[in-house]
Amino acid sequence: MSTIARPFAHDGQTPLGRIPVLDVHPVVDGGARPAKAVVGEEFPVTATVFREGHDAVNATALLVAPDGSEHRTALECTNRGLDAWAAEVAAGEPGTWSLCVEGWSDPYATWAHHATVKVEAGIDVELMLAEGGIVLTRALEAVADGAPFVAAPGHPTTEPTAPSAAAPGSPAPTRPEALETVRAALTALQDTGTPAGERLAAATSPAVRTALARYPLRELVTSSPRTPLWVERELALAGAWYEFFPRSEGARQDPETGEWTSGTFATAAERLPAIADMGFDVVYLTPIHPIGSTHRKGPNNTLEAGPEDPGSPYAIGSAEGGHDALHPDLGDWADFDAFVARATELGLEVALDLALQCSPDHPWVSEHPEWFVTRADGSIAYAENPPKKYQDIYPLHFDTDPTGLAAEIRRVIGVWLDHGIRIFRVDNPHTKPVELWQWLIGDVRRTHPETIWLAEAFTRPAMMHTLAKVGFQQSYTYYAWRHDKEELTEYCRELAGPAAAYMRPSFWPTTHDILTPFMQHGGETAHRLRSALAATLVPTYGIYAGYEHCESVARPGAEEHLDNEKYQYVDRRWEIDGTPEAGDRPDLSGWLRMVNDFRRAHPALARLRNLHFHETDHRDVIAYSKRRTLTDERGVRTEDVVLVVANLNPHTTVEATVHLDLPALGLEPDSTFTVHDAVTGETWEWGAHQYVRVGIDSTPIHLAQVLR
Ligand SMILES: O=P(O)(O)O[C@H]1O[C@H](CO)[C@@H](O[C@H]2O[C@H](CO)[C@@H](O)[C@H](O)[C@H]2O)[C@H](O)[C@H]1O
Repeated sequence: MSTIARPFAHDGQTPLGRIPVLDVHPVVDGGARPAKAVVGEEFPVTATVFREGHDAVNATALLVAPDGSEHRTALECTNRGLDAWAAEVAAGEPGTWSLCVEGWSDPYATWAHHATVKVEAGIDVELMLAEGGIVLTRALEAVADGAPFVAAPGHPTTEPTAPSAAAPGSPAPTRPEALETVRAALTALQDTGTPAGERLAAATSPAVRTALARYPLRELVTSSPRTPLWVERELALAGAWYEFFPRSEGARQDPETGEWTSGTFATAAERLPAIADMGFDVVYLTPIHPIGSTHRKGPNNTLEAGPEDPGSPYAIGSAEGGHDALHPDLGDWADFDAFVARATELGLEVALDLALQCSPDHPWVSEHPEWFVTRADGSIAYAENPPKKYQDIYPLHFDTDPTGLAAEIRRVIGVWLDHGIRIFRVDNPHTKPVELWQWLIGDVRRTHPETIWLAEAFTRPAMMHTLAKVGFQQSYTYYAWRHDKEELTEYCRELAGPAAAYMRPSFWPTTHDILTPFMQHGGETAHRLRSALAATLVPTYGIYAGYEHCESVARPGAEEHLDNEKYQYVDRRWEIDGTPEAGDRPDLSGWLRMVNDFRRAHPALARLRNLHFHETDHRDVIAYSKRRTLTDERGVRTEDVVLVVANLNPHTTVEATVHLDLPALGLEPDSTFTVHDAVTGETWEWGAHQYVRVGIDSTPIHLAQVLR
């Protein structure tokens, strides 16, 4: 909307305003849903901005903070022919912000351009200089009263912005300095004793342009609609996750009787130091609630459980309670709280599984039959996620009593929030109504905005994207099934492209449900490769316990682990790792520590939108980089640049030439540069067309820092 009232009728159209501002990004579903960023995350704002005639137009990104404060960043015209404008911006605190782009008429730039042309040609010289006096007098008022523009992240405050271009590299002037500069220019301009050329030069000097880039004189300001932007904590975008089944951690089998004793929160807590030591940020627990006995599953997904079989933890609910209760074998609330406290002490956050489904023994089944669909014969159909069948659980039906059920789910979430849980991994959210998630996440966000929701929605793109748009901070992805260079490149480009405005991918090489043939047959090399790729292609990745040991034997006919701990206890005997007793059992804990250390040392890896692929001449060799500019408290800027080169074939060593896009690494074309590889610990001199040898007889991947 224009700041001045326009008298024009619109015949049902939305008024355009005085200066057209179109195609603004990031805007999600026309502004109906929020774009997302984490605190300090650099993201591009782009728009098409133009005007009639030949006067100068300019554009500004406006971010409005939750407290109403306004933060403006100059957009730069990136393609004059297409009237395309862009800037990198960042928001400084968590909360709901809004975003818009302002297009405006730039009288100083208009005058400076016309005056330069005419004075040089000797046309209307005094008239042009007199008009310059009027413009600079008005500009003085703007400098005195206007809010300063902020620096775009990674750019000096005075980055050129056409047409009121500031002098490149000049320091950002304070308001008194800018006032002094413009005042002096005005005095010089009006000094009729000086040659016209000098008067003009004084009024169009780099210093004046710099001052007016920071405190611009703006007219006909026209704003695009304000659209929402959720600014969230860093972990919403970047983190390393470790999944385990608490009951397996510390589970022991009696060698005499074969009977198992369940692990507990206390024994599971004993595993936490090792997880923290490997550098993970989040420990994700599969469900910890009472498990039903009706239709309980036995080992390897069999439909008959023995009396000692613990059942799938996803078959939630028994006489001992449902989603707000703890499995008694694991301990009581004091034990759970102690587990969370220990994790916190070690710098780990606990993520809880939220699986909205019920064992036939769940209290909701008898207390709220209306929350389930009863068939003609009086039975309730079991749940499915075709082709998978979950004979031990009933799905919830959300349409008979939607508000009652939603209120109960909200109450359950409140129980976990009260016990310190701020991350939920949501099981199969795509089998529940999207509007439920939109309401639930929004409602929780009002009181606990730091809460993070990860959608386990391995489904079609429309649903995955919509879940992200309505609030899920993170989404599982198809990464586990993307192995070739082409498919990985295409998929990651898609994830790091416009969708990054609302959907944040989480990459998992395996999970308790997923063990692809690639991982079954790729051995230790595949495990090293796929964890390092996951950890560096996107900011959030995770592994499932046992990855350290390269557990990869599949149940015949299934793409998941044999003797899966979904149905039985697994004692991994962590205590023998590193001892002769472990024999030749792989131990990737050191590898994962190295990978996570590399992530922590390189903030460029904590960003998604900065992913850049480079050409290679081998079908199995992939190369990509991430680059990020960081500014410390003193305003000193540094660049973090990471380059990854990997052989995607875990069965052979290959040689290739990598054709590096040096400007994307912040380097001059054809320059040579130093890289330090975290995997080998070696340092090399590399160039634009670099020979590499990667594979099973050395390392499948180089994780390199690009040094200036
Ligand atoms: O359906 P997905 O493949 O996305 O897997 C998730 O949801 C499943 C249902 O909750 C869950 O499946 C496991 O629990 C079921 C209920 O107890 C059981 O019938 C299945 O055999 C078992 O795999 C899966 O673990 C979860 O990640």
